[in-house]
Amino acid sequence: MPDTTREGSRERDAADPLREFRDRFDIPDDYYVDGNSLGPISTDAERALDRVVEEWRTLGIRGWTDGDPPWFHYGEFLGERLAPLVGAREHEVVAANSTTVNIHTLVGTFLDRLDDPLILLDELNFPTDTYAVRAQLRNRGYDPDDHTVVVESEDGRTIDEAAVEAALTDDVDLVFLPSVLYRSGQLIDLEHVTAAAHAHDAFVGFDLAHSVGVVPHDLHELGVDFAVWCSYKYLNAGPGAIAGLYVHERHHERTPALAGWWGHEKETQFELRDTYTPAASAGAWQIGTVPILAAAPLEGSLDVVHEASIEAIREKSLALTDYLVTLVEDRLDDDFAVGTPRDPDRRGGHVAVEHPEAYRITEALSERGVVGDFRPPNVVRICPAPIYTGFEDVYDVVEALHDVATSRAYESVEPHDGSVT
Ligand SMILES: Cc1ncc(COP(=O)(O)O)c(C=O)c1O
Ligand SMILES: Nc1ccccc1C(=O)C[C@H](N)C(=O)O
Repeated sequence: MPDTTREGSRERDAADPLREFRDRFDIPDDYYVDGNSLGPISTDAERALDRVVEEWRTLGIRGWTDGDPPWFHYGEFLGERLAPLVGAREHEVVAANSTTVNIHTLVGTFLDRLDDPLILLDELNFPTDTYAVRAQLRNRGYDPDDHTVVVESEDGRTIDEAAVEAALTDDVDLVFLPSVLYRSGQLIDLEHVTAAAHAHDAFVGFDLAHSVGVVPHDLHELGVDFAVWCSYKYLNAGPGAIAGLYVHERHHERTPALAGWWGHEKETQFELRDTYTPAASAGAWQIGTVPILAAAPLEGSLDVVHEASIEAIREKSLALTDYLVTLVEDRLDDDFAVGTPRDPDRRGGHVAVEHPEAYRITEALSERGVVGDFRPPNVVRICPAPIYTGFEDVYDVVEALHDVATSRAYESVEPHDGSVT
């Protein structure tokens, strides 16, 4: 029987090798369990941002060549530092654009060489993924309804890899799925899906927004064709921070669908030729000028992640989410349910606590200094991000859930009006 006492949580905090990393963050609330939507600022991120502001002040235009590192290569520089987190070679990763734009350019790139394409998606993905894929099909004159297969969920929470495999006929050309479902927190088996897709001669890409920085990946080894992610969640790089992408090296000869001069071969980019020669690396999928101010915080926040190590982060993440699930089941009544798989191999970094009054409970928690978020129809998402969250925090969050539910404090909250949560 696991120890579910407060004393037990304190003992686990005392033994936690990552406990000191919290001091490097400014946490805006007493309990900030929303780092899977927007991670908090660290002194490291702020220092890198301050440095480029100072370079801008003192170097002006010369920052492109004389910044340290030079801004001209900043997307590639960050790509090299991101690569170990996703298990890629350095030239397979670049920091560029936003996640949605990266989906457009990468899905578009693979579509460009397909006739009568069929793309496999899932019904639980974050909507921007579906919007972008359908738009790319429309742009090529295809009716998206006829050119997508959408794998359904049996329980409304998870996607069964066997159902993905069953939907994978030889007609499917491209599989595009999330690594971790944004609502339930299910971690999809990337190895299984990649092998199944390749067995049917389909390409496979993943949206790693909810796993990068909390779950280690092995993209190159698995042979995944491409991936995208954002860096404002577990990578704590700030609101609207530059995103990341991976393209397996065997595809580096492809021409990016959304071409721009920043993806040009670097050596000749400033010759400003009329013909477009894409870089022979993932750098080719950059489009326009790297947004230095939205990129610098990632440099600092990656220092924190590398220092902590992704393996230690994953280990603590699983311990925290396991503890959270145990407490929810132990302390809360039957109106609550856990929508996240118990199997650690199928769990990302957050937990979906389901309740019919999830929205009002999330708001009432926030009034008590516990900031998670609500995802319709019935999920309170709780993300104990391992670099700055401890076991006693998790204990307190579940106590707050218990108080809000038993006191019915949530009943004084107005119903959901559809605004940002
Ligand atoms: C899986 C997933 N993809 C993409 C996004 C967002 O993409 P963007 O940063 O382009 O808004 C999110 C969250 O907003 C997400 O959870
Ligand atoms: N980018 C945002 C801007 C505003 C509010 C939320 C977001 C999110 O990232 C939501 C997140 N992707 C989610 O999994 O719900």
